[in-house]
Amino acid sequence: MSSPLERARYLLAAHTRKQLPEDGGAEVAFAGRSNAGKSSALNALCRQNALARVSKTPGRTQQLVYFELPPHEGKYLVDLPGYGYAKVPQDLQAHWQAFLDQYFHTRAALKGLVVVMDIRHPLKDYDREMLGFAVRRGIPAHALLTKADKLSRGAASSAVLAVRRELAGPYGDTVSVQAFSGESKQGVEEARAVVEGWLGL
Ligand SMILES: Nc1nc2c(ncn2[C@@H]2O[C@H](COP(=O)(O)OP(=O)(O)OP(=O)(O)O)[C@@H](O)[C@H]2O)c(=O)[nH]1
Ligand SMILES: [Mg+2]
Repeated sequence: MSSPLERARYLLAAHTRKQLPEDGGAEVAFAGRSNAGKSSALNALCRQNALARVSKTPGRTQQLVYFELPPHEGKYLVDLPGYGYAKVPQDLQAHWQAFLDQYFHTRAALKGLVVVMDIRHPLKDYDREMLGFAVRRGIPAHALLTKADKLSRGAASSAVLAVRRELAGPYGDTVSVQAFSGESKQGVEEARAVVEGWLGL
């Protein structure tokens, strides 16, 4: 059976709050450091190669990019701009910070947060901040440790266990963790189940 996520299609890219869809539905956002592999993860989950734009250059995704899931009105996947990208001009960074802060703190439709991290460099400061923010707001979070194809199976399993152990202290079991690869498609089914569950699909 195919996943409802495979029907995803581009809806809009928002630079400001006014451009966001009405805050009445259900959405799952993909956050993570610049270049971590957010857009690639989205594409893998939706089984489409060119849905979200992927780039070797960090800072590719510069808006909140919304994908709709027809025929499910008001249900969205959201590709967020990456954090930690220093080459963005300072005034633009400040704008983003404010816009994203407000989004995270007020968006009622936000039903789950996927924090995408390179499995070789997980849990940087901003990643922890994102997870902490979600847990404080009572929004479930899922740590997607991507680029697992860059490690052996054994090393990838160890990395997952280490992250689980580290998060269990501050967050109990409110944050789930898995290995993933947009390249080999490892972990796609597991991640889909999480996202579909949050969206009630
Ligand atoms: N080997 C491997 N490379 C990956 C994987 N996921 C992403 N990449 C590569 O990592 C780079 C960045 O991927 P993106 O998906 O554009 O990353 P992003 O997090 O959306 O980046 P920004 O939009 O700039 O924040 C690209 O060169 C991808 O091909 C993966 O699972 N395995
Ligand atoms: Mg991107």
